[in-house]
Amino acid sequence: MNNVVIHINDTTLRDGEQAAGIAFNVEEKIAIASLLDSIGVHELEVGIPAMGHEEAESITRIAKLGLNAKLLGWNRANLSDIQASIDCGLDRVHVSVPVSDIQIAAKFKGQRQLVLDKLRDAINFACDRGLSVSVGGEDSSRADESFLLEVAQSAQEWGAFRFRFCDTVGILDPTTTYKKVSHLVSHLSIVIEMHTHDDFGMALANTLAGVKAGAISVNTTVNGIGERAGNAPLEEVVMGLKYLYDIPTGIDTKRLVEVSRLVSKATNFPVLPWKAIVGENTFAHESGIHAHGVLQNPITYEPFAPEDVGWERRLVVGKHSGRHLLLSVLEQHGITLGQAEIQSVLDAVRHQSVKTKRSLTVEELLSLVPQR
Ligand SMILES: CC(=O)SCCNC(=O)CCNC(=O)[C@H](O)C(C)(C)COP(=O)(O)OP(=O)(O)OC[C@H]1O[C@@H](n2cnc3c(N)ncnc32)[C@H](O)[C@@H]1OP(=O)(O)O
Ligand SMILES: O=C(O)CCC(=O)C(=O)O
Repeated sequence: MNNVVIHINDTTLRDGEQAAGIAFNVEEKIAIASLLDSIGVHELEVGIPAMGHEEAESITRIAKLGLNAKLLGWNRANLSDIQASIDCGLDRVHVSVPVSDIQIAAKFKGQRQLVLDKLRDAINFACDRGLSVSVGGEDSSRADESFLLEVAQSAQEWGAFRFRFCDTVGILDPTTTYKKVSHLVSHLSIVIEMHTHDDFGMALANTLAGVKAGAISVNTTVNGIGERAGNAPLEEVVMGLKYLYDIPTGIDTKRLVEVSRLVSKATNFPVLPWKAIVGENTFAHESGIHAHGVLQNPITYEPFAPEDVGWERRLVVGKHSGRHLLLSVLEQHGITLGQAEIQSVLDAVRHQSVKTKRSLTVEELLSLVPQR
């Protein structure tokens, strides 16, 4: 994996927004695009121009911002969709075609040839107008492998610069992903992009397996938002590449929490405290054994430093805390206790934590300390 450069194509503004109940307004789309650009995300799938109205307006306004990130519009294999992308000022388009027989039956009269015909027409239309064309195989994971390869090779031959492998309903595991993506990589010269869903909690693992297999572009969404169970989270992919595969992305990871907060606010959905990388508990330690370890050396219970993603470490006192953490917190407030006293404070902490069903504030803890 040495010297591999992985391209992050974030689709928060397209697949992310497709999550049921999420609808960004124009200003929110602009703010999210600008922040993602400023932390160094390489490419942004900014939306679906064919939707028209506010969607087209926000894409047009994003296109005028002069961002460093490349901008991509999502299209069906329809000439009118591609024209809508051009009208928004985009010069890079993504054309999606269904590739599994399940999808082809529902959308293209069960005719594989119609998939190829519509794709060829769409690519030709876009290329004739000077656009860069990326192609997506919707439901690649359930497609007949030889037809999937035929579509991808045809896309390459007709002028596409990239083929997106989509695990549309999130049914792959990393081993199967690796096999399927390796097969494509070995037969194509254009870039393969991973697009995974989290229906079985495999989105990150399958994205990384795809990278291991030779995909060099990946789709992400901030906080993992997206259709049904969501997509591979930007923050997890970037940190996974960095720490599990030693692949830097050039993205300013110190601002990942800031990005997560902006998107959470715009979606109106909170981030769960235990959400990997950006959840507020990711660097919080309450349990006695953990806190004791962290007080000696933080790497005992942290995979990387909180500052790396814009968090701070928090040591909180609650039901599971032990003497070492309690003594350390009290010491910071100039309080020293004897062994007998500390045990009785610990008992009181446990009782109060169960009663209030949370950890204690510092004031609550201090109120439990016997006055001298
Ligand atoms: C896996 C994915 O995430 S794919 C992306 C899905 N995203 C979205 O659907 C969000 C945005 N979508 C929309 O705003 C609307 O669905 C629009 C504007 C794209 C289309 O709206 P409508 O014209 O009302 O059609 P509707 O959504 O009901 O049906 C989809 C149509 O697209 C067709 N279609 C679906 N996929 C493709 C494709 N890849 N290429 C060409 N046509 C396609 C369907 O067969 C259907 O065609 P029909 O109207 O001739 O029967
Ligand atoms: O880009 C495509 O082809 C489809 C992408 C997608 O959202 C999916 O397959 O889940």
